[in-house]
Amino acid sequence: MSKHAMSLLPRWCSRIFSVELNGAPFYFAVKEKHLGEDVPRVFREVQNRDKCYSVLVYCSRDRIKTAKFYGELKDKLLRDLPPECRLSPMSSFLPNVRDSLVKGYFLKGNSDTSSPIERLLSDLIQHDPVLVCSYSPAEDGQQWTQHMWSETASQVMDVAKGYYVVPSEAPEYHPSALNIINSDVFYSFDEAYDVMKKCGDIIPEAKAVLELLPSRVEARNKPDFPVIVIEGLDATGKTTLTESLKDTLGATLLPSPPECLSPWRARFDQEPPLIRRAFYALGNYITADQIGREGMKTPVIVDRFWHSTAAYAIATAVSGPVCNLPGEGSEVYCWPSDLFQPSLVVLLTLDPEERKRRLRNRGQGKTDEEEELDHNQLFRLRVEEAYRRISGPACVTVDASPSADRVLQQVLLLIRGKCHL
Ligand SMILES: Nc1ncnc2c1ncn2[C@@H]1O[C@H](COP(=O)(O)OP(=O)(O)O)[C@@H](O)[C@H]1O
Ligand SMILES: Nc1ccn([C@@H]2O[C@H](COP(=O)(O)OP(=O)(O)O)[C@@H](O)[C@H]2O)c(=O)n1
Repeated sequence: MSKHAMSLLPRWCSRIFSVELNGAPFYFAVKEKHLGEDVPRVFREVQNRDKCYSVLVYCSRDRIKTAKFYGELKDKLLRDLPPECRLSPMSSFLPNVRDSLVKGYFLKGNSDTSSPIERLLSDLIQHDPVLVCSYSPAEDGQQWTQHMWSETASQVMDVAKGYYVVPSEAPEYHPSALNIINSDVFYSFDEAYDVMKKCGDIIPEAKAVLELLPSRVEARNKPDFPVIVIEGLDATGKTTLTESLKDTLGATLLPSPPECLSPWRARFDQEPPLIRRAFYALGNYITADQIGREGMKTPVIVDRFWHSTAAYAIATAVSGPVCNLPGEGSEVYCWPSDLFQPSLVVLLTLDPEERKRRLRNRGQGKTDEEEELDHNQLFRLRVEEAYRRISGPACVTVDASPSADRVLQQVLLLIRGKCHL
């Protein structure tokens, strides 16, 4: 048996497995004995001649390699599997144990596709850091069993008997929440820097990004002037408002990510979350450095900052309804202790229909994530709720549906109340 498999096995029966179908997680567990439990939902609709498989990716010490491999594995499976084979994201975790999440894919095939699928998986298990299991109906046809594949025989293991798959309760939080800290959201410059530095060997652009970073991140002297961050989903009116605030207050306007990172943004948007989020996190530190300088001369208005980085990352990491987000007050919503704290953060909110209307009128291209906001109402709700839960500083919500001038006046009132301008 592979040494990878050994490392997962000791707590095999404590693990929960989660398969994402149409954006919602379905859970099951494995047991040595069957006590008459139901067949888990993921297997209930599967026909008796169907066969299912899971491919879980081991987390090696090299997180960058694991993250890259997970993305590449999906491309490979989509390319090489028979088109009838259904592929769904899958994970396995120990409930409430941080960093216990192992990610992978769940495959559903039928008797016609099982040979090509099994050939592909046999090849994978021999060359890549994966744990493969197959699922088939037990002899009585009533239950389903899970068989772990051995690395050497590249076939279903005969030394270990199959485990029964049984339904499992949904855990308190979405399993991805267990791995958010320092994988999706970075809470210090050093953590994000470390990821970017390790990317240097495989992504040449990472070296260029490292060269743009401030040499020191310790808080400079507090800026003399107020620093106001404007947050909100795409097309809520941030650009319109930040331009007006700049003119009205004689302020300096800074975007995050900063302009110096623009040439590299599209490149990092293609990378897996670990790398992509480290890029945006570092962008905030560059902006913070600029704030430190400009804030000694004028008020500073910042178009997106840490709230955007964390809220989009958290909302993407978990799926399903808002209740799947880490609970209010969770440490995932904390502000990084080494990142500059603005005087005020304003969150612009807008009715979804009005936001769509504004998007149409503006008629620009959108990032995949912004595209997703349109199609996936749950994702939009998760981003908005994550924005609201971030603290230190928390954001003040402003309804962005009135005219641009009314919104400006409303925000000026807030600034004058809070920042003595
Ligand atoms: N208060 C407002 N009322 C009506 N339309 C607005 C308002 N604020 C902005 N817009 C329009 O909505 C679109 C999106 O605004 P923009 O400032 O570009 O948003 P963001 O920077 O948040 O993506 C633009 O076409 C802009 O002219
Ligand atoms: N400070 C920031 C700013 C943007 N972002 C990311 O950038 C995306 C939005 O940027 P954008 O340029 O499309 O936003 P708009 O200028 O269109 O409002 C979000 O999906 C975030 O993932 C971030 O992570 N941190």
